[in-house]
Amino acid sequence: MVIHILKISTKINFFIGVSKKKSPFGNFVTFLKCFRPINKRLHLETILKINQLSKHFGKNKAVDQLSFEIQKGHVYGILGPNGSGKSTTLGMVLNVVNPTSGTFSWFNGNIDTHDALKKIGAIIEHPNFYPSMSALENLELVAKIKCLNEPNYQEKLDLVGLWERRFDAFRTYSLGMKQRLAIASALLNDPEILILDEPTNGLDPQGIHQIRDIIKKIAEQGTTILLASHLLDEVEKICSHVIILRQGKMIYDGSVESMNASHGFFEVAAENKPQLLQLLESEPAFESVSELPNQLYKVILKQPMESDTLNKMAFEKGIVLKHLVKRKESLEESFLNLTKNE
Ligand SMILES: Nc1ncnc2c1ncn2[C@@H]1O[C@H](COP(=O)(O)OP(=O)(O)OP(=O)(O)O)[C@@H](O)[C@H]1O
Repeated sequence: MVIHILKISTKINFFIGVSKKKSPFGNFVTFLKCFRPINKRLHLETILKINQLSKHFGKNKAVDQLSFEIQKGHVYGILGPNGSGKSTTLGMVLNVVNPTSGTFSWFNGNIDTHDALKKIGAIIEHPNFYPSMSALENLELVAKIKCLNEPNYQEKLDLVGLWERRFDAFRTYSLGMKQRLAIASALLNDPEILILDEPTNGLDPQGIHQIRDIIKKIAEQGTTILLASHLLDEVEKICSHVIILRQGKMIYDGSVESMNASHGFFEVAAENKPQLLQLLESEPAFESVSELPNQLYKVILKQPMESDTLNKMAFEKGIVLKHLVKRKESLEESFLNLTKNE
């Protein structure tokens, strides 16, 4: 099954210690049919469509009626705290976890999942290769298993900054280098979509920075990316779209930008509080008014408005404002509000 190839790191990990001459991949390879080259001329718009997908582990609804679409050329983040169902979702669409109910289809449903998986690069396990073999030898082995016809090793290793280190044994690599090699490996078949589960987990700040830069470069080259992360900061820096999960349920699906596309809020105060409150409550541009400490009112906007407009409005009603500030929630505040309210 193709997923065995996508999860090569796990397989290799499993077979560590087996002599190279009698590689367990020998038999494995002979049972595999060679992949047909990817048809680069196909410009499929919907890469993945998930419809009411659920996975229950006993009473635990790990993923609960999840529906979303992945469009070609974008970078999607599945964001959620630990245990919110991110890995289970990725596992289902990669055919390693059986859904309890619901459906998903790859590439507009024009091809079955088995064929679709040949057009996907995925890293959903810790990177692991044969420790005594070099990066290049490991990639050559992956290419052999995937029946790839002369992949451009230099291009992939250059992209992840490992070409200079290509002859070094895998066991001498740092965690960040191992993760970068795994990305190069997942890219060998020039996938339409690259799927990454917590790609920067366990890395130091420099390693995190390198991986994020690489992901951005891959996206710039037109590869669609779907990554799971529990880091808001990561999703904000890399992704154009975000699907937020909480306890298996989707609580937001949209662009990262519009996550905090609120029009902001005013903090306002006047000596004549009742008169000010009357004005604020009667103005249709305001969504809600609440009282803060220090005699302040917080006024959430439902349409754009600048401070000078509110100032003028108050002045025309004979109200003199002694405090007026316009603020906007940070993405983090929007995220916390989203997860809190649900
Ligand atoms: N094989 C399993 N058997 C039983 N429960 C499972 C299994 N796999 C996952 N779960 C449960 O499903 C829920 C979702 O887990 P999942 O790993 O998908 O979350 P996640 O968002 O990826 O978390 P993390 O960021 O920690 O990886 C959790 O409550 C987890 O304990």
